[in-house]
Amino acid sequence: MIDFQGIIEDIHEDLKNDINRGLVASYIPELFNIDTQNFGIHVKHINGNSYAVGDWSIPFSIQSISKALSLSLVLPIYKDAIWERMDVEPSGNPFNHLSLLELENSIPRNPFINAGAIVIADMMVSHFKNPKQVFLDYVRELSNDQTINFNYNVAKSERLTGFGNYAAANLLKAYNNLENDVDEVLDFYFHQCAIEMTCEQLSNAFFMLANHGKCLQQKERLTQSQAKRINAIMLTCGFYDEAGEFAFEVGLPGKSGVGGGIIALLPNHFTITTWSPGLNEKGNSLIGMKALELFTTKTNLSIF
Ligand SMILES: NC(=O)CC[C@H](N)C(=O)O
Repeated sequence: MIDFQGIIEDIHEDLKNDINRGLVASYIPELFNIDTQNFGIHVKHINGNSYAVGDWSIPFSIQSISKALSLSLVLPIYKDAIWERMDVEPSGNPFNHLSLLELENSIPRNPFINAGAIVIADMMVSHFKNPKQVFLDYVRELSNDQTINFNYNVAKSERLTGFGNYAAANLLKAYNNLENDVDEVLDFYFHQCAIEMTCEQLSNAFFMLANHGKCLQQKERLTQSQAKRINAIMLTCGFYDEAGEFAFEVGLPGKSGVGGGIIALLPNHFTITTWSPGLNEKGNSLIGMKALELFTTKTNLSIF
């Protein structure tokens, strides 16, 4: 039996005083004041056991991690129709890049770059009367925790400064890949990114992707095949132009966010969430990536 608790404690000890912590995402003003010393790890084992160390119980902005959850919500509704409006190829570009969008007739490369996530947000707005509440309820149910909420200041901060996302949404609209109003879709998108969760809540919410589609309460949320597909997209596209590096270093499907969180998982084994707000130049948590590399090396558990 692997000593998960001992391993994550060793990793935390090794990295907690690392002076090279990266920079917080200053392009969203509300995220700028988060202390880069925060560092937490939480592991949820498939057998129900939990292991945690450091700042695992402090809520943080999940940002782009939400893109995997919105895809999980929409996939059972829209099924293969999703792939008529976006692709499943790694973009090799930063998450907010726009050039490929114009070159490729406004078909985003994948659901995890901003343009793709905005198309998913458009599907949410088309399908639900109150998409924000539906999404929040979904995340609360998956995590089995009703305390999860939006940080309205973060959502507002992005609405006031998210010019790149407005550009992406307008481009999508110009090429007929957005059904709804740009403002309405982005209002939903900024809120989904502005949900705050702890490492524990994220490990629990993503449990279904390690458990062939069945959530913590063993209810089927996704078919086995849908869970497989989302994991595949997380592996190939979850870290934008650093997806290759993440597969190389860590070897797990995962998803990062500019709030400094990373969720990764090994089907049939565990989900793991790390939080350290300092980012590398690709917008992924610097210490989080190091911690996950050490975790899969020390446990010998990865998909490869
Ligand atoms: N990579 C991220 O976490 C980016 C999400 C952020 N809300 C944005 O749209 O820019």
